[in-house]
Amino acid sequence: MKENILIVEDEFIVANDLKIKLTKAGYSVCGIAASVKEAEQLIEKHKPTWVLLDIFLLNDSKGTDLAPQLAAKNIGFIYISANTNQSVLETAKATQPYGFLVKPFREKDLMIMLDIALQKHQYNLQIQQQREQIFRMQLEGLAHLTGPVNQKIGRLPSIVQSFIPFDLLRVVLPPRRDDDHFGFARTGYEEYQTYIKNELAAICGISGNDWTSNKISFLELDGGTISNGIEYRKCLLDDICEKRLNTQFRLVSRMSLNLRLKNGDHFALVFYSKNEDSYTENHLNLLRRSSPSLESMMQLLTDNQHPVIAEPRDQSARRSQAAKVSAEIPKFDGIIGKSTALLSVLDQINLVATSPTSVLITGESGTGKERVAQCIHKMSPRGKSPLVIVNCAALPANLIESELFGHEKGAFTGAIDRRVGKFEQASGGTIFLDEIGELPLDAQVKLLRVLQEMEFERVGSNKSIKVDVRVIAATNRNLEKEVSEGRFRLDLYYRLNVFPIFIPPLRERKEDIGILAKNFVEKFSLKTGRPVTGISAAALTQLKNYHWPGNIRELEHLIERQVLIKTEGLIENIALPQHQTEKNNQIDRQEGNIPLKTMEEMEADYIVHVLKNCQGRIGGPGGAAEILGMPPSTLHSRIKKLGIKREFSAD
Ligand SMILES: Nc1ncnc2c1ncn2[C@@H]1O[C@H](COP(=O)(O)OP(=O)(O)OP(=O)(O)O)[C@@H](O)[C@H]1O
Repeated sequence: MKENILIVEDEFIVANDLKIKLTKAGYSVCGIAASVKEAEQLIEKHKPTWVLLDIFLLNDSKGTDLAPQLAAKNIGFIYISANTNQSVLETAKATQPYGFLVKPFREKDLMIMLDIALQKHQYNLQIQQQREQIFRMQLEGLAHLTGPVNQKIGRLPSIVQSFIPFDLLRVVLPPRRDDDHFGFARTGYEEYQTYIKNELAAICGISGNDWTSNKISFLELDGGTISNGIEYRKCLLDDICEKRLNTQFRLVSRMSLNLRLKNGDHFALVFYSKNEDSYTENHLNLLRRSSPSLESMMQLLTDNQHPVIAEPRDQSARRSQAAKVSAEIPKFDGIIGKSTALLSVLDQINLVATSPTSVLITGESGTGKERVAQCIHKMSPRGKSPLVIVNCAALPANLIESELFGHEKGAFTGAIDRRVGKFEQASGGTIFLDEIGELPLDAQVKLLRVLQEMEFERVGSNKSIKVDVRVIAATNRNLEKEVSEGRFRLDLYYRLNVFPIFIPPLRERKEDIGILAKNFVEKFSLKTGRPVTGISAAALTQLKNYHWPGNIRELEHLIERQVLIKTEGLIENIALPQHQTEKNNQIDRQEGNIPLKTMEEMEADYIVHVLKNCQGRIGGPGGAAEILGMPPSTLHSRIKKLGIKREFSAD
């Protein structure tokens, strides 16, 4: 007998029909619930392994509200709903389902989706178990390391970070100990500022009594708590320590767990994050399941005769250590930055790289999607096999199939030779489908089939070719919106969106601008042989005040130009692109100030002008490519290279 499924659906006829189909296919259906409340009771009673979940249910309850409970219990679920408007899809997506079927659907589609979902769930559970085992082994290994205790405890944050993300971690030990508190604040990738004893209280200006009562509140806590969003803000109202920590570190969510040493004394782990809704029951459950390892690690560390960090430390040395943040993180080949937003992208890369899971990278043009894809590939076990990059926007409509899957000699006019397609070229490695949102609907159908079966035929052949390819896709479009407006297939979206990574625009991570700019100065002064030494503080402020529509690509090009103009010394004044606002240009024109533009800026302006006149159409008769006298694929790559925003082009 296959999985035990619960159907949560308020239309009885639909639910019953589903039950008949599932039973016929060999599944066991343990019940039908019409509301979230009924579902909760049936879950308690029958312990289903899977749930088919409608979104709008009886008594105004919603399937999306049941989803977090299912995730916490490791019960896989697929949505079945007739509603695909954007906000419903976004809420559904946030709950990380295994699939979404739009009613009415064919029996065959349901069975295929269930089959894929079951495989994926099984795989995820295995990975989760392996990861938990690694977590426990690393914790236990920590206590048994040789060397001073402060060195061992200093490795704790790096171990924990890959399993439970945090920006500040507090370890609260029984108050009578000399070393009754550690804090670790994240300052970079695998870089932490360590606080011992009451240092954290001191930098936040918290008095001794308030600090002690805050620590005791965690030690007396029963079990674990998660405080995201409003819950976290409520904690700030009646606890001055929490408020000060929040101000100092700009935190927005918290999770804590109380654990016990052998002698009955309690200790607590308190995690804080700068990201909203960072913590889930899954995190807390992982900690609970790992509590024997956490307790024995803490036991061995606290059994030590010496206070944990005994020697008075040189504050200035410690400060300079924290300030020394290398620009490039060797593990993430060429990715630069240390903003919280970028660090959480790096954590996700680290998490997904070693598995064969499909990844969907989203973000504005120039934010580094391709860079991230390359990094995932290099860090994966396929790193030495090929990474084949396909720019879906530049594929000529009539040749998409042959580009992706290849063709036989004579398959169509012009097919003078056999051609190996991109999927075959990527065999054993990774295929990066860039600009996936630009793929026409009929090509999406074919791609979906290949992604499901990893099997295809070359155009003009009926012999199936099987490949083993990892898929990474990227887009700067809002795919949920594309789905709701019928331009992107929902089933393909779910197939690709197994592990989503969003890269925030540069204007939302201004902390990275300085470090990136300095790095680009170094790179281009080396490349051109011009001894440009850096950027002045005033110029840096200029950069930080600009809104970077072309993101990192725009910053890189801008610095390259500055190095060419400046030729040596410090860049003190930066000529920022004039197309920042139409208003600026109008004023300039009125006042007779003709802004000095580079050739590239003028080219970009001209392409935008032509695109506007063609309503953004690139290909076809009267399209921008024809007017500019270049093939559409060349125009697409010029648009990309010059950082022209997508909104100017429609195809
Ligand atoms: N974190 C980073 N550190 C250093 N360089 C970066 C970083 N992110 C991006 N870059 C550089 O910025 C440029 C643009 O990056 P990339 O091509 O990966 O962006 P993209 O999001 O794929 O753009 P598009 O959507 O237009 O395809 C590249 O030269 C890349 O090397």
